[in-house]
Amino acid sequence: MQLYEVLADQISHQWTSKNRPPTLAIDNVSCAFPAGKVTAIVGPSGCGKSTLLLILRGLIESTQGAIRFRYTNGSGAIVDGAPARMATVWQSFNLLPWRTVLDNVAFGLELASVSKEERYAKAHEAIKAVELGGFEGHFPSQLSGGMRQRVGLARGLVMSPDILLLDEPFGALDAQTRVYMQEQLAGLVETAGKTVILVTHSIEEAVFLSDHVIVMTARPGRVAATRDIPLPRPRAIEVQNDPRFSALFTEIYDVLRDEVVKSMMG
Ligand SMILES: Nc1ncnc2c1ncn2[C@@H]1O[C@H](COP(=O)(O)OP(=O)(O)OP(=O)(O)O)[C@@H](O)[C@H]1O
Repeated sequence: MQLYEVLADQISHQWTSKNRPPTLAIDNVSCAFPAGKVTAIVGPSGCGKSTLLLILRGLIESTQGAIRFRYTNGSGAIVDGAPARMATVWQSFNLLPWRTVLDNVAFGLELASVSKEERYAKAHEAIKAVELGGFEGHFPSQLSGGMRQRVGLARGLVMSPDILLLDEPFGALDAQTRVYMQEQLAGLVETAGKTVILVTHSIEEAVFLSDHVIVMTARPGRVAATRDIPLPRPRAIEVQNDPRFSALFTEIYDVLRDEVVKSMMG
């Protein structure tokens, strides 16, 4: 598996729609998402985090700037090249209600015309990785919110993505389930060694899960600060008691607080 680095180079994006004035969502954003590491993006509501994620995912084109992907080839040289697979886990679980857990998880592989035998084998593996073994035949309506989110995560993992993008993946969960899911995700990303890009509103979540944090300004989103998170791995939730955790939290909060105030002023 190749490990991809992602570089955003002077990205700006202006949304235009018929009945609304144009909105400059992000402005001249340059940042790096290192290979095999978890990078979190935090910023005030409406600062363009999801817009940036859509651009990174290739679902929309930025109005300015470029995204570059780089990996280390067999002879050790760093070369440009698009990743074969990217997967996104969204906050809204987007599960298909008429499909079982197994068929929801296998859905992406089905769209990619993977044989039934192979997609079910991979789906079973992903379901096991998110600890949902035994629930393969259940329908989404029979699952709790946390379980549905784990199905969402399994749906991303089953694609064996080179890059995994997570947009507020635990935003809809209650506090306890959220902590549990964060611990599960920390374990998964540590073993998978993928390039992960996480958008979150939660500074705790960003510090707990990531190796680097990018703090964005109020809209139009620019990079206000970047911080490395040198906390040891593997991480369990107890790391939040580490004085380095509180110091990093405070440092990021200090930057974010000013931006949140600006965004509330409109
Ligand atoms: N499809 C769209 N059409 C027009 N404007 C949009 C569209 N999507 C987002 N915007 C606008 O772009 C700006 C940035 O939105 P975006 O969803 O990227 O921010 P965000 O930081 O992810 O917000 P939140 O934290 O609240 O989820 C907002 O002003 C939003 O209204």
